[in-house]
Amino acid sequence: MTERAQLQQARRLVVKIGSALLTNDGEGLDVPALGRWVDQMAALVAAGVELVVVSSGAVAEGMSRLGWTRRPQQAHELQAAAAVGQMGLVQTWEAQFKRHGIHTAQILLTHDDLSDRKRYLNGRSTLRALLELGVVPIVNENDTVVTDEIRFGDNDTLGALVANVVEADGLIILTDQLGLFDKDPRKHSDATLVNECFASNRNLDAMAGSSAGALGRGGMQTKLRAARLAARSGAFTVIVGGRIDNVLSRLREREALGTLLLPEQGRVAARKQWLASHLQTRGTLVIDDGAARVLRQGGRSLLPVGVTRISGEFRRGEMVACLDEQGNEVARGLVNYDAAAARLIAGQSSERIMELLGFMTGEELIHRDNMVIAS
Ligand SMILES: Nc1ncnc2c1ncn2[C@@H]1O[C@H](COP(=O)(O)OP(=O)(O)O)[C@@H](O)[C@H]1O
Ligand SMILES: N[C@@H](CCC(=O)OP(=O)(O)O)C(=O)O
Repeated sequence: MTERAQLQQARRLVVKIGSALLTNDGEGLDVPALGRWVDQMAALVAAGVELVVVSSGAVAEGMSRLGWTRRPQQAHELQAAAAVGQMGLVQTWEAQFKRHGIHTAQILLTHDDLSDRKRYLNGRSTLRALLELGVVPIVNENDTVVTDEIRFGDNDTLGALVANVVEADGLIILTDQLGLFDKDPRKHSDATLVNECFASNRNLDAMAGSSAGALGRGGMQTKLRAARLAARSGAFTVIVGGRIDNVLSRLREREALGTLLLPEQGRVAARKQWLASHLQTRGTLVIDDGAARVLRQGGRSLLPVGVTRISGEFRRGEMVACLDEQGNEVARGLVNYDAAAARLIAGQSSERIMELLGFMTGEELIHRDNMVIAS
């Protein structure tokens, strides 16, 4: 199997599209191009792929709508432009996906939303719910409220973080160059395209320039950083020219377009390693023999009904250990309820969670995706 087959097998993808591409180098939204990407995305959705779009272009589209020819320096002007442009962005995405009978949803995120554990989990639940409903979330940074300290700074990083959050198989970054070259192709006519590489390869650092186009912010350096971030959760990244005819469909058909940056380890292994490396637990759940048996078999979530005792004061999203009646560790994972709520639902059927708590953030205490079984 060539590595390109990963694109054909991917079930969940994040597609990030940069400002220059989306706005025809600042001429205003390139609706026909956007329509063509949507046609290809709709085909992917029809083939069972779950898609998240990370769309830049709010500032560029806002500038165009306001008749500004130069990118403003002042934060409040940039933020005003983003607020105007975001309207155009989501309207256009919505209208294009509507042609295919696909719903879209607007998600605006700040760094705080993903670094705070509770908000991260809530954001993740919302994104997952949307994907399960067959909706295509359209994500951008919440430019109007971010301050310099909390900005992702560029949507490449945002794309990678979203890929981590939804546990995507891959991140596709559509940009104005054919891919990552061994040097900036805008400055060197002899630059050659990198076809495939491990994202962690240090030789790439010297190739990727930090300078972006007039409209974008990141350049190739942030795209490379994004690929490394995505690789942490086992996702591959493709950096590829968004103007290439049928680019998404052809990538799906394993055509060797753009630059494929690979993680060193697969998605499940990466996640398990991440969980296993979090040694500190905030509490323990003692589970009955039946629950211990199914968890040890693997691939199952922990439901409240299997929990007999709870100790420690933990918050939703923190790591807890699951012990059997003899005190042996069976698994550890990120818990869906804080300690007080967990005590109220322990030993109860999941159907009673709503009645007992007045809210529900999942029918399981620990979802199988957030759990590692003790070896
Ligand atoms: N090694 C490289 N290969 C390709 N492009 C590079 C490289 N180094 C720097 N660049 C620059 O990065 C730009 C793309 O980044 P950016 O303008 O941020 O795009 P986007 O809006 O798609 O995020 C290219 O137009 C190119 O000039
Ligand atoms: N949130 C900003 C994104 C800025 C940005 O990262 O742009 P790009 O480098 O073109 O992806 C906007 O919508 O204008």
